[in-house]
Amino acid sequence: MRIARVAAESLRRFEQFRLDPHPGINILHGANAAGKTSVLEAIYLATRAGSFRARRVEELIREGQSLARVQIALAEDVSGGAPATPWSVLVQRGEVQVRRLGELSNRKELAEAAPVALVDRQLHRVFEEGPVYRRRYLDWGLFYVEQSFFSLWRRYERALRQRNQALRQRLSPPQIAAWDPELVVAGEALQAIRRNHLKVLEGEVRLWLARLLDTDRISLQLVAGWDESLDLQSAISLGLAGDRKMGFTHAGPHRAELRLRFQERDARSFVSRGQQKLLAVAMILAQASLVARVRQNSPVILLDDLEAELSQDWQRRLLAALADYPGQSMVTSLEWRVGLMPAGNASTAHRVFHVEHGNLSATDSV
Ligand SMILES: Nc1ncnc2c1ncn2[C@@H]1O[C@H](COP(=O)(O)OP(=O)(O)OP(=O)(O)O)[C@@H](O)[C@H]1O
Repeated sequence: MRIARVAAESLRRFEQFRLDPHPGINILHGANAAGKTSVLEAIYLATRAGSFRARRVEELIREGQSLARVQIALAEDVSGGAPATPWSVLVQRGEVQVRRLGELSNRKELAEAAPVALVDRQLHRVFEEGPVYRRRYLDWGLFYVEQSFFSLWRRYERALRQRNQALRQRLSPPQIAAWDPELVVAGEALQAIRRNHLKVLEGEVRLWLARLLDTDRISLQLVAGWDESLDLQSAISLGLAGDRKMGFTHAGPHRAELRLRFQERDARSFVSRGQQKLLAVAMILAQASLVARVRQNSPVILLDDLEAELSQDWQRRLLAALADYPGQSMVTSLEWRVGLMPAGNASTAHRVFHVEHGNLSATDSV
C-alpha cells in the first residue's frame, strides 16, 4: 500500500495541510513543537481511526474547532496501477467516523486496506513493560498474514468475557465450564497460529537486525499463557478454584508472553536505548516484510524522532534499512542533514518536507 495523498483539517495545531508523499522515504523535519508528530498522528488517524498519543481522540481537534478530518488516498504499491482509493476519518463529538469512497465504512475495513506500522517514542514499552505490548506486536502481523486470526480472536474474546462474567457472578462450576469448549477450541488455534507465525518472523527479524546492528543474535520465544505440559482444557479445569477466587480466567492465550533475548540475554535489561530503537525497527520491518509478501501490500512505516537515542552513524543505518524496505515510510526529524541519506542508489529516492508553525511544505526531492 502506498499513501498517494494526505489532507487534514483542524488537526492539532494545523488549520489544514496537504502532503503528497514519495513512494519511498519521506522526511518531515522542523523545530520542536512545529507539528511533525502531529503529521504522523494525522496519518495514523487516517489509517487506524485512532491516536497513538492522545488518551482521547478529541484531543486531536484543533483548539477552538468542533471537528477534525483527515482524507487519505491509498494506492497500490507500484504506481501506474488502479487509481488511488479515497478514505476519510472524521472526529466529532467524541466519535470517529470512517468513510471509503464517501460511503460509511469501519475500522476493520480501514485497517485491512491500510496496514501501517508505528515506531513511536514509547517503543521501550515493548522491551520493558508488560506482555501486552509484545502480544500486540505479534498479533499486528497475524491480523494481516493469517486470515483466520481476526475471527478466532473475536470468538476467543467473547468466550473469555462470558466466562469471566460467570466467575464474577459466582455462578456454579457447570455454568462457568459451559464456556470452556469455545475457549479451548479458539484458544488452542490462536496459540498454534501465533507459534507458526513466530517461526517465520524470528528468521526475518534476524535478517533485519544483521543489517541494522551487525548481529543476528536474537531469539523470539512464545510462552503459552498456561502450563505447556497440559492441554488448555486441563489447565482451565485445574485452575477453576483459583479463577473462582479471583473472578477471572488465568489460563489461555490472553496471558501469553513473547520472550525476547538479545545476544543470549534478556532484552529487558541488557539492551541500550539505542539498541532498543534499532531492535524495534528490525522487529517492525520484519513483520511489515512478511505482510508485504503475503498480501502484496506493503505496510507504511511511521517513525517518530529519527535522532532520539541514535548517533549519526546509527541514524544512517536506520535510513539505509528503510531504503531497503520495499514500502513507503514517514520519518520525523528534528535536525535533518542531507548527508544522512544513503547516497547513489535509486531506492533511496526520497522527499523532504519542512514543518514550521503548523505549516507543511515540500523542500526537496531526490
Ligand atoms: N488540539 C490542539 N490544538 C492546537 N494546537 C495543538 C493541539 N494539540 C497540540 N497542539 C500544539 O502542537 C504543538 C505540538 O506539535 P507536535 O508534538 O506535533 O510537534 P513536534 O514537531 O513533533 O515537536 P517535538 O519535536 O518537540 O516533539 C504544540 O505547540 C502544541 O501546543
